Amino acid sequence: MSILIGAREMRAAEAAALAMPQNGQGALMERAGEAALGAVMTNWPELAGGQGRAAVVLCGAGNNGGDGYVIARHLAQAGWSVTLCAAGSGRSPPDAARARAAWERHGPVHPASKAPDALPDAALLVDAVFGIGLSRPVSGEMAQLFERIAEAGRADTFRRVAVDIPSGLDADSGRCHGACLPADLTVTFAAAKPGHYLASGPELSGRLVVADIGIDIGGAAVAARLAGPPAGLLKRGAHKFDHGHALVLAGGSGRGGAGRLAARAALRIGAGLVSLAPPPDALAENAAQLEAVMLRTLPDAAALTEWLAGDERINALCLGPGLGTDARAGALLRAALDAGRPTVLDADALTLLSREDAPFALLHEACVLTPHGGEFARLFPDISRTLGEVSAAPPGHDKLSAVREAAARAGCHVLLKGHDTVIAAPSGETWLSSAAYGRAAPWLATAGAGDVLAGLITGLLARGMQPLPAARDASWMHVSAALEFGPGLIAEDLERQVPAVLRALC
Ligand SMILES: NC(=O)C1=CN([C@@H]2O[C@H](COP(=O)(O)OP(=O)(O)OC[C@H]3O[C@@H](n4cnc5c(N)ncnc54)[C@H](OP(=O)(O)O)[C@@H]3O)[C@@H](O)[C@H]2O)[C@@H](O)CC1
Ligand SMILES: Nc1ncnc2c1ncn2[C@@H]1O[C@H](COP(=O)(O)OP(=O)(O)O)[C@@H](O)[C@H]1O
Ligand SMILES: [K+]
Repeated sequence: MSILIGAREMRAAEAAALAMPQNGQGALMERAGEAALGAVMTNWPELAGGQGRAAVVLCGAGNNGGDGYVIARHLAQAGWSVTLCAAGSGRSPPDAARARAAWERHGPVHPASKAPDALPDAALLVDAVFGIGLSRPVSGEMAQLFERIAEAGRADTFRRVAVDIPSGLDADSGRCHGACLPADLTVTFAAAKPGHYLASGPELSGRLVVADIGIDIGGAAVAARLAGPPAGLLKRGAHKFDHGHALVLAGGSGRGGAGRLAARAALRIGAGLVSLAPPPDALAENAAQLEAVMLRTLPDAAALTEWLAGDERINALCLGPGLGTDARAGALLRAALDAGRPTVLDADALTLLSREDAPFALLHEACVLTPHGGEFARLFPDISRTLGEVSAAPPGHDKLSAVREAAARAGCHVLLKGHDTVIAAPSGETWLSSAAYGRAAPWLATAGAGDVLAGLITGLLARGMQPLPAARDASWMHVSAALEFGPGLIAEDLERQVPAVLRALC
């Protein structure tokens, strides 16, 4: 299982590692530099044996710069022509100063302003300016330098490797602080940082390699866990009723598509039975389009209360996709929440909830809210504003903290969508379901994809999963289904990929 560790925790783990005899005298930094260079050569085998090739190594004054001096020394020893430029001033920590002194036996240290002129002849740029020690926005001459280098990089003549994290990227929020150096490859140490996955992190990091350099992170607090392939989703024996009965509440005639997408997804992911409940005027429309999904009209909230009271087997509800925001929908929302069963609230249900005077008093712990950014802003305006701000000093306001705060406030589970979907429980447990790096699926951002996700979560709730794993595993399945189909995907295609994704989990 992959974990994400924030900057503060990582610095504490590094400090503890440094105190151990095997890591002293710059040994840890030596391993960091060697690991980064090893990843470069593995990723770009054409650069191995660089006799006669040129590299530009840009080093900051801190330990990230120290890693850069180690890399420069090894490149020079391998026959590379290295232009080493020092960016930033200030007293270097002891290991970085030692690494610089070792480099100075191989070559000179140039001012940072020389870097752009050396780039046209270079095959490799090593960004070792700032790592997890970024403490304020990049500004002034440094920002101008970053912009010139980023511009040169767009010409794509040299490979760009970032040591630990692209300089200027906040390791906690994934936001660019002032100015950033984009990379094609980022080599980080011990564990990925939230900033590699959140917001602009994936785009700026290029490819991501996590190198083990002997830092023990066993005791470090985890910022979030990365969702991976679910275990135990395949059905084993049993009757259909043992896999639960999901109920999707649908809206009126002409807007039934979203509810049908959710209902079919719930069935595909393995709910034993799925019922769709539109108002009477939408019966014919839905009957014409559904087969395995059962249909039952629901004129009003009283009918829902009566149905649920008489049928304990309905064990998961989904409200929102195509539900509408009229009086019937508002009353259904309250009646559904009163029933206290596992419930997914999406789309229109979130809009209805945000119109309530005390929305969170209506919710219970088995609810899962699945907002996109706009819906999140309506429900949690103050938290959402902090997400949009770039704070004066890192740590920036990050999506993990924002969703955790929202879940605590709402007293239920919250899933905030995006390529960096974050899921948090009221207990504070937080997962990140990523659609980046090897799982990038930008074509998933298509109308109706969110309705399918709501249905997948509902289906897993019906199968008896707890809300947090249900939301996490559904998100992973959702991205996997999109990857299975590829570009050109429309929402209707998603549930049809679920069987292939399930088969691959065998
Ligand atoms: N500890 C270890 O043993 C190991 C650490 N390792 C490596 O160390 C990295 C962390 O090192 P770190 O803590 O020294 O911080 P780092 O990222 O170099 O930045 C600090 C420097 O940047 C400066 N600065 C910051 N923001 C700035 C701004 N906006 N604009 C201008 N300047 C700014 C800041 O200046 P100051 O704030 O002090 O004025 C200071 O000089 C980590 O990412 C990993 O690569 C590995 O070798 C494994 C072993
Ligand atoms: N860049 C992206 N890469 C992958 N998935 C994305 C990206 N942007 C959005 N998504 C996903 O697309 C879905 C869109 O859902 P939503 O915004 O609710 O749309 P709709 O209401 O039309 O269904 C969400 O599951 C979200 O996580
Ligand atoms: K860096």
